[in-house]
Amino acid sequence: MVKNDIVWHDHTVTRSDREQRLSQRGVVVWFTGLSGCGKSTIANELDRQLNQLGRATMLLDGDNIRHGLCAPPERLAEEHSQEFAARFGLGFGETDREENIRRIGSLAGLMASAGLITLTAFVSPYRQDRDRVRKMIQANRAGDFIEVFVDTPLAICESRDPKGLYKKARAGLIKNFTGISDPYEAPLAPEIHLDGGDGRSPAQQATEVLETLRKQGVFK
Ligand SMILES: Nc1ncnc2c1ncn2[C@@H]1O[C@H](COP(=O)(O)OS(=O)(=O)O)[C@@H](OP(=O)(O)O)[C@H]1O
Ligand SMILES: Nc1ncnc2c1ncn2[C@@H]1O[C@H](COP(=O)(O)OP(=O)(O)O)[C@@H](O)[C@H]1O
Repeated sequence: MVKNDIVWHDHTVTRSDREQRLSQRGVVVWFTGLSGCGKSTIANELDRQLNQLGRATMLLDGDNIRHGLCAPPERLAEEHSQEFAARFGLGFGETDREENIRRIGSLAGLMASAGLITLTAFVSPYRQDRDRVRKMIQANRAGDFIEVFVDTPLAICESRDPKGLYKKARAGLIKNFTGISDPYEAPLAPEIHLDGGDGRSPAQQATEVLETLRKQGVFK
């Protein structure tokens, strides 16, 4: 235990109160995989399917979160000093990704404690970063971190290239690009392993995740 003057404060409305009201368990469903593997599309479709069933959810997505909570230095410099932007802005180096995943993991944990089925879609290429989030979430309750590996071969991701980033990375215009000039450490034991190149639609893959959540008692 780190010694400091910050003390945890318990609230009157408990997590259990919130979950009972929503008739569901607050969990974190963590999508991971290469850029272009289908994380956002499948997570977005899962969000739609869960909402259609009346479930309370939140979707945290890499590109969106990097507009605010985890903005790059150039964006922060529009409103803050250069020193502030350099200190708190995040890029794609290994330590910046570590902090990105730490912030998102903390946020996802808070949302799960509000009883929400919290879906996250981040490349999150480093096993240690994902496992830290897993440990933090599971410390509160086992089974609340559900890792979904969207396992799409690099060649398929690169052929999709919806944002033209692989092309730029191959041309050396983007540094530290996952799968090209930076590593991707595949999960060793994900709760759900989707084969992104199996020809199924994102909707079918989302339904597989939804049925697993139902079987695990996240909702009835
Ligand atoms: N260097 C590099 N490597 C990987 N991805 C890059 C990079 N530069 C920009 N992008 C775009 O940013 C999205 C990944 O952001 P994440 O926050 O998910 O990344 S990470 O989890 O911190 O690794 C990622 O989004 P997705 O394509 O949706 O995965 C890319 O669009
Ligand atoms: N199961 C799938 N089958 C075919 N194409 C897919 C599938 N999932 C995603 N795609 C397509 O792949 C591209 C990249 O998907 P996206 O969800 O943006 O990936 P990521 O969030 O992992 O970067 C999109 O054009 C999307 O329509």
